[in-house]
Amino acid sequence: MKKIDVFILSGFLGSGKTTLLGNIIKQEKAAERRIAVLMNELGRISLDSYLIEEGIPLKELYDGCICCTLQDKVEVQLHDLLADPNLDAIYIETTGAAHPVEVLDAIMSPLLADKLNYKGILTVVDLLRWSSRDTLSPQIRQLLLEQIYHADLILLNKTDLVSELEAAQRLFEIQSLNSKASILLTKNAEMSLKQISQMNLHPKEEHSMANMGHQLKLQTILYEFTNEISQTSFEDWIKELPQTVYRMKGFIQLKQYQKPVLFQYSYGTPLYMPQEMKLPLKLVIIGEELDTERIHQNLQKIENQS
Ligand SMILES: Nc1nc2c(ncn2[C@@H]2O[C@H](COP(=O)(O)OP(=O)(O)OP(=O)(O)O)[C@@H](O)[C@H]2O)c(=O)[nH]1
Repeated sequence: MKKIDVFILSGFLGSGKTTLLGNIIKQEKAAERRIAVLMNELGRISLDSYLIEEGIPLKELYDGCICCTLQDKVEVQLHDLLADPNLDAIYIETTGAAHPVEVLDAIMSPLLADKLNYKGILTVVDLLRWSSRDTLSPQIRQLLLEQIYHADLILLNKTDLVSELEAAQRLFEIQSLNSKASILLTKNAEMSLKQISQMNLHPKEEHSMANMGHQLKLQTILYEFTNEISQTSFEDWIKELPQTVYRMKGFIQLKQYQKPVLFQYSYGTPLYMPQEMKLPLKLVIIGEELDTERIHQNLQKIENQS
């Protein structure tokens, strides 16, 4: 089955995400790729009309953040977009207040995970804002850092507003925060699609870099169960998981239940919610430095024990 590429555009309020999206759309159209856009705005009702004029399927989520209040709606919107058989990619523009891990968590629905090919996070940083970050609250500063830390490609935007020397200094600073991301200095978020496609070319190198203490990109793993499982064995497995597993969610069939339960996990706490209908038994795991093979083997073992 054809999988649809998914990109997340992150970055603080006003950094240039919409400008970047406009550039990407033009280039994707020129490359004759069919793309769709999911836009999330905090409370804003306006939208960039050129997106519609160019015939790009667009879904909007307003007045809340994908990563919290709008989680349920994201799945429906993505499901609608995926109904287009000719679609090649979906770009998700997040609100400036969104944490990249939370956004990835929201879009990786167990029902859609096998249809989506998560490609990575593009973070736009406003050079002026970054230079004056000491004036921001500690929470906002932390958010800026998280958006940089989890990025696969970083655009240091608005080079026209700082000197060349300052831009070079900021580049150096940000590179030291995230050494595996490609970093571009941009004006009006100008970049080429080639630069985006290159950001994911080196998964093996990333792995070996991990051993040297460098940051890794967020990964998603999809596991499909064929059997019911014992809750005790499952929870024993959870206890052994590395701390770099940030989120898990999916439908699992526990022995003592007749129907699947929705399983949710974050910060070490498993939650089970019984479901009314039969659902595909798929589990999505989101984290960093994940050993996919080992996770698959261990889950298989739990299934075989049951
Ligand atoms: N001077 C300058 N302005 C820029 C540049 N890139 C974008 N802008 C402007 O910055 C403002 C914000 O850009 P947007 O692309 O809307 O930023 P955004 O991140 O989508 O903003 P939110 O949706 O509010 O989070 C707009 O007025 C842009 O025209 C740049 O490189 N230099």
